Amino acid sequence: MAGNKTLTIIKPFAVKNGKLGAILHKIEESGYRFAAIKTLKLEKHEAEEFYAEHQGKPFFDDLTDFMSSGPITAAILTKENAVEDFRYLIGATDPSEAQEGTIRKMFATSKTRNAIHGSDSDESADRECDFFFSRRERLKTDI
Ligand SMILES: Nc1ncnc2c1ncn2[C@@H]1O[C@H](COP(=O)(O)OP(=O)(O)OP(=O)(O)O)[C@@H](O)[C@H]1O
Repeated sequence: MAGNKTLTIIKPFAVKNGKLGAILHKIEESGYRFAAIKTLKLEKHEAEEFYAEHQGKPFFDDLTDFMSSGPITAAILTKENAVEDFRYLIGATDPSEAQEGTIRKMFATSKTRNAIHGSDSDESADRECDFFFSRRERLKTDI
């Protein structure tokens, strides 16, 4: 059975340009609830760890430079079928391919500056929630 949580990151640029509130509002009105949320800045080596599966790809350095370039907001979201539904809500990785009404269509400016991340599986969601939130923070939210 599909899990009821996913991990999102509102990426640099979207946060810097004052789009955080609008994106969080869109997420909430789409039926997600915020179980935990924090704003922080990743070190380059932390961005490399988070995106380790892409190590060696041509865009890896640009991606991890970008993800460590400024504040991000990470959140644990809950809803039934959270991972799959959230991937649909955020839209395609490349905003020029994203459908109308998706968060990337509305807020992304390029394939790198694509505004938002969503876990791609329940296993990734578990790993990513552990990456950003301590056991104590997660226990407090009953997740
Ligand atoms: N071909 C590419 N050229 C440039 N950047 C890319 C490319 N493929 C992926 N990326 C960047 O790497 C990130 C991670 O890639 P991934 O394939 O996991 O896409 P995603 O799951 O849609 O994005 P995210 O993991 O950020 O939610 C993308 O968000 C994008 O910014």
